[in-house]
Amino acid sequence: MSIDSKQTSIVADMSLAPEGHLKIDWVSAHMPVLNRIREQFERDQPFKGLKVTIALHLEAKTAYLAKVVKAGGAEVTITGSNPLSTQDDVCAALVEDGVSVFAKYNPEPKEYKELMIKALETKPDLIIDDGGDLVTILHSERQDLLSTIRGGAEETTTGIIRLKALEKQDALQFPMVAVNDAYCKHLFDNRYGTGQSVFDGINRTTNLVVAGKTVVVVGYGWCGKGVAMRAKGLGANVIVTEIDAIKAVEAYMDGFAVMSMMDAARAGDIFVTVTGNRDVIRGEHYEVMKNGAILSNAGHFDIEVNKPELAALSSNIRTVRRNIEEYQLKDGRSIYLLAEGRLVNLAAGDGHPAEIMDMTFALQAVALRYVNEQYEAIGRKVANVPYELDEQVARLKLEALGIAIDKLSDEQKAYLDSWTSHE
Ligand SMILES: NC(=O)c1ccc[n+]([C@@H]2O[C@H](COP(=O)([O-])OP(=O)(O)OC[C@H]3O[C@@H](n4cnc5c(N)ncnc54)[C@H](O)[C@@H]3O)[C@@H](O)[C@H]2O)c1
Ligand SMILES: N[C@@H](CCSC[C@H]1O[C@@H](n2cnc3c(=O)[nH]cnc32)[C@H](O)[C@@H]1O)C(=O)O
Repeated sequence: MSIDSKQTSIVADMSLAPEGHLKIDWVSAHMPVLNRIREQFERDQPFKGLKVTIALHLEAKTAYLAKVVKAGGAEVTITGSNPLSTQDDVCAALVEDGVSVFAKYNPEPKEYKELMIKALETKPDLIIDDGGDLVTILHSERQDLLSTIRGGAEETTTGIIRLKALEKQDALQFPMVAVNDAYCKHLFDNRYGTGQSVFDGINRTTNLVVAGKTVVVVGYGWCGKGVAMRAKGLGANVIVTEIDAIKAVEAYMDGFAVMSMMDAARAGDIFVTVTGNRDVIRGEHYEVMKNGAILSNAGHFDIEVNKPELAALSSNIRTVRRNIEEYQLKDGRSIYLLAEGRLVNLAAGDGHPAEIMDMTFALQAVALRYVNEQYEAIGRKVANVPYELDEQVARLKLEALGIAIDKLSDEQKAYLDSWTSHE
């Protein structure tokens, strides 16, 4: 581990910086919307004199977001949001770019938390969180760090569920903007981003064929829809499992087989959990799985696939390839778990494509500006990204793609606003 000269960063190895710079340059060339926001920030300096702490999967797209927030005048500190998704070369490059970094790949659980706390000890005015990790620390063991915080923005579905639980108890201490709930986030990031990056992670890790296999998608929310769609495109037979009757009907109408997890467990070759829940694949399911079944998670924590119950059925566990653990069951079968049951697209891949994170992180950037300007008016609440900002991101995306769309005429507007015109 190396500490930079001003002791404002903790990263694994500063000599990796050149590779990190190349990675950041590559993604920033494919993030036109965020580049436009960067120009606005350079001009307006919305964060001048403010400190911002970010906890996100610390790879190249995230690094570019940190640089954009810095370009807006902020002093930026960053930490990871998953022990296996931090890329050490990107961390080193960010330090050279003047961002304080407290992160390294695969730290011990205790150190992972300590790094996160160090990032908060800079006493930020604003935060960007992923899954509510920073918010949880600030509302539990480190309430002493709450006083400087004006507000923040949350990246993902599970984080917003947690924030709403805090808000309901009247315990949330500052406004948080629910970036995941913006259309330009979940419609594209959760669906097309997860759909593509999950198979990027699975395919590069296993080097096995998907066509002809049976892929079981556990949960048919925004992520599940994307994963099922891409599994079908790769030639798999797709089974969906759900606990929500409406989503189950939707999966059926979308052309997928829908069944209980117990039945799916018998049929599946590759399993992907995307529920944000716990124990969705567990002991009773392992009992009936095929020899050689492959398990992966792209939801939230590494508890969607119950690892202790899998270990209890096993006589031996060994790493057979980077990011693949073979659980050798006492009855002679083997079940393979990818990336220790952590997010397969980030722990065993590079995460979502740059063009997808372009929209997500453009929203993060404008949401941070919004909460800084409106934190007093919003109060201690979970706030939506205002529709105009969501639409602005979509318009910038269309502009970058060179796509024009139509405008309503005055007659059309009047017609749509009226309840009497029937012609
Ligand atoms: N890997 C990534 O890059 C990535 C991207 C976006 C979101 N996420 C995370 O993925 C998870 C899902 O996100 P989403 O936006 O799709 O959420 P969502 O709420 O739209 O969907 C979750 C679905 O899981 C279903 N579900 C819950 N428990 C289940 C169970 N036991 N069996 C079967 N289905 C069950 C729910 O009914 C729901 O339809 C969240 O934890 C989110 O934070 C991950
Ligand atoms: N703390 C959790 C976080 C779940 S993250 C889920 C979020 O990751 C985000 N994400 C997906 N790919 C990338 C990426 O490449 N860079 C940064 N964030 C990403 C995505 O927007 C999604 O909402 C954990 O233990 O892993």
